[in-house]
Amino acid sequence: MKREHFSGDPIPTKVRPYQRAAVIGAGAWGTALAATFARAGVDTRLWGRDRAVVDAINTASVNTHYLPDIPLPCTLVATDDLTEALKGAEVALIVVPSRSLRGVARQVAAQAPAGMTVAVCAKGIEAETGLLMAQVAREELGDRAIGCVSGPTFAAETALGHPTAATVAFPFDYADRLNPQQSPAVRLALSLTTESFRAYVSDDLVGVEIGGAVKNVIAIACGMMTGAGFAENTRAALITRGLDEMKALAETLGGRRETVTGLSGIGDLSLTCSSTTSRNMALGQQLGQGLARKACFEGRPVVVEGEVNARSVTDLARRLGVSMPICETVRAILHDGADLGVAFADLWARPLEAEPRGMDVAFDHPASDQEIATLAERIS
Ligand SMILES: NC(=O)C1=CN([C@@H]2O[C@H](COP(=O)(O)OP(=O)(O)OC[C@H]3O[C@@H](n4cnc5c(N)ncnc54)[C@H](OP(=O)(O)O)[C@@H]3O)[C@@H](O)[C@H]2O)C=CC1
Ligand SMILES: O=C(CO)COP(=O)(O)O
Repeated sequence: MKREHFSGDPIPTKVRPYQRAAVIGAGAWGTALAATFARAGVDTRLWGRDRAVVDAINTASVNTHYLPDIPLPCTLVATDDLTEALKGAEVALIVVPSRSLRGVARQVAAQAPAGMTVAVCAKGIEAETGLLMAQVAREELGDRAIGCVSGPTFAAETALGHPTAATVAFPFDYADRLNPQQSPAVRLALSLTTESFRAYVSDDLVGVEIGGAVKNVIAIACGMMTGAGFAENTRAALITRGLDEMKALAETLGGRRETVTGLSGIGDLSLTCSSTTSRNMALGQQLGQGLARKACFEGRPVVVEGEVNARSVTDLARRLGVSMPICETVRAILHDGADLGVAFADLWARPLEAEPRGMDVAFDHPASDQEIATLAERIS
């Protein structure tokens, strides 16, 4: 398929896009990314373990389970054979939930062509190790270019061709700095570029990945307070203070502050905290309305990354001495049996602090226990 060029794109024309890609994971986001590659003219194999999904993509160009009614490019080929998916691939995107990433990366490692670039697209932190997704992939896939794709991207909208932007992040080594046109980040960004999908390049892999992991936890908090009947003031406060938590964790791990203000940080945080299209926001909202966890999503199994990651994010933050009170509140409610109303009332009644962090002031909140209990009642 002919590759089109897009005016105004500052990526130098000398860049050689990838010719052959594998997308590992045929859920909503894997399918949307595979469709994006295919639309950009990249020869793409989408691997899924569910034979019915694979057959539907190959025969009817639709992922009946994860993106029903959204037409996919007819050039997109799906397979349930991992060897076939990876054969000749210059780049692979791994797009499975964070808790499955290590196992899938291990399977990929056994068959990956030498020199194949890998980008992880799961958003989270591994529970057992506290590692970011690209760090997990590195442990399994060894010495090759490993990065991520992240940003404010609801899969269905991307698959429908709505204008979407995301960040492609890889660490830039010496060779990449000398010749950025040949860097994996730039090549992958160009390979994903279509008239509606716009990719930005970053060398701050840690900063980008922390954004994706933390925003899901904050979205659960926003959903909880929305479900409990509160509105825009509360949501804006949670988004803004959530961004502060994201920034503190990213900077402590060596990420950059500016990255947090980009697509993978505030971009994804604001998207996910604004709509119940987000599974994280939707879970929070149902819990805030008083539903039991097992009744949420009408009992269907749904990937809600912020749920497991409330624990892994706060475990990591505690280890590093980073204060993340909103994430701690979500963790307490989801994992430690805290009452939702009491936990949020306690969050609001913490000692007052300075903004931004760093000024050495903290002073007691003047509310009485009775006043805090009254707020807790209102939230519940
Ligand atoms: N959906 C979105 O809008 C976006 C999602 N993401 C991130 O992408 C990741 C995946 O999410 P998403 O695609 O939405 O999830 P979905 O629930 O839509 O799909 C998950 C996919 O992963 C597969 N899978 C799960 N575990 C394994 C395993 N052990 N081995 C092989 N395949 C497995 C599932 O297969 P099966 O169907 O057989 O269970 C399914 O195809 C998450 O980290 C999410 O945060 C990022 C940006 C946007
Ligand atoms: O990461 C996403 C959008 O960028 C998808 O969000 P949810 O997982 O909450 O649906």
